[in-house]
Amino acid sequence: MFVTDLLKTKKILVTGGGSGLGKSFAARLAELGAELVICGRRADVLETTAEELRRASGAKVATAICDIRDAGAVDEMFSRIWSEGPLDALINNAAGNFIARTETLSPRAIDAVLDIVLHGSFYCSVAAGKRWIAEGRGGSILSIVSSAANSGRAFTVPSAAAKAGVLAMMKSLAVEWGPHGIRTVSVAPGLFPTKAAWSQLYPDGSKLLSEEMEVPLRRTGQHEEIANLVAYLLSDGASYINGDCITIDGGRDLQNGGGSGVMGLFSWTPERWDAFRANSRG
Ligand SMILES: CCCCCCCCCCC/C=C/C(=O)SCCNC(=O)CCNC(=O)[C@H](O)C(C)(C)COP(=O)(O)OP(=O)(O)OC[C@H]1O[C@@H](n2cnc3c(N)ncnc32)[C@H](O)[C@@H]1OP(=O)(O)O
Ligand SMILES: NC(=O)C1=CN([C@@H]2O[C@H](COP(=O)(O)OP(=O)(O)OC[C@H]3O[C@@H](n4cnc5c(N)ncnc54)[C@H](OP(=O)(O)O)[C@@H]3O)[C@@H](O)[C@H]2O)C=CC1
Repeated sequence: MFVTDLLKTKKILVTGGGSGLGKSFAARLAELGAELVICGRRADVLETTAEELRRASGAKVATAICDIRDAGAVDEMFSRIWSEGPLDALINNAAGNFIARTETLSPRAIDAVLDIVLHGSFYCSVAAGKRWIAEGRGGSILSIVSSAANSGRAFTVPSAAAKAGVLAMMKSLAVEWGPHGIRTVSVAPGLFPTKAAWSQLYPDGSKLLSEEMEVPLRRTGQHEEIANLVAYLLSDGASYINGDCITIDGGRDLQNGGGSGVMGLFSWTPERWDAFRANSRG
């Protein structure tokens, strides 16, 4: 689909690049010639992925253990990365999310999601942007949001609120940092199966419709489909796209709006919620 050296001169940081969609983005960007840094909290996951990517593509892939909720740790990570040469692009992909009745959330549960999604993406964006501005060089920031950023979403309210904040940040920075040659672009994925998203969001019995029936194209997305979009948006071919959010969901959002996908959860008993909580990550 693309020339094989589409991203040859680009050095890109993928937050949460060790697993899930972030790993698939990293794999496609590496195939297209990019140099990568992948970050996350789990060293073993990062190292295994980095080795896999190096073997498959021959690309240079570095790892950074970093909890992006920690602003100091984020700035240190960027200083370490910059000491080996500046980034050309940042992908804000790392996220946390789980279904819960909002009235039962503890402050720590709310913060866990807001801190990863909103604060983490903000810290990384500022860490990249201030360096690009100081050096008088351009760069690109791509954030993975969700359609809930526009519509809201019942039972994943901290995530919806945080993604809305990220989207507002991206649109604002498009204007403020555009004159510095810094582009921002957001991607709102529909259903792209990953182990973590499915265990946190779609436990058995949570849905009235099958995933496929939620989507006009009657299938979930394939990782390579969204990875190709991300590659294009970070390429020089997309150099005039700034501040927009591209939805890639097979038409799901048009069919479901912000609500019908969660209807099954309204009939859950408190015991059912307790059983979910007992088995979910965290
Ligand atoms: C019908 C289905 C619904 C459809 C919804 C469709 C939505 C589609 C759009 C989705 C958009 C976004 C998708 C995603 O982001 S998917 C990515 C999911 N991936 C992950 O979540 C991986 C990373 N997650 C984590 O690390 C953890 O889950 C967590 C976010 C909780 C952070 O981990 P951490 O170790 O820092 O946190 P703790 O374990 O210390 O917990 C902190 C507090 O949070 C409370 N908690 C944790 N899990 C739950 C839960 N399931 N329910 C309620 N509360 C929870 C935990 O108890 C801590 O609070 P307290 O100390 O007060 O007990
Ligand atoms: N999959 C889907 O259908 C959809 C996904 N999305 C969005 O796509 C993106 C990827 O989702 P998906 O791949 O499913 O999620 P995963 O949970 O599979 O991946 C999340 C990644 O983020 C990392 N991460 C989480 N918390 C932190 C943290 N505090 N600091 C650093 N890294 C962290 C995790 O690594 P570690 O745990 O090692 O830190 C993991 O590698 C997210 O932004 C999500 O909101 C949006 C809509 C739908």
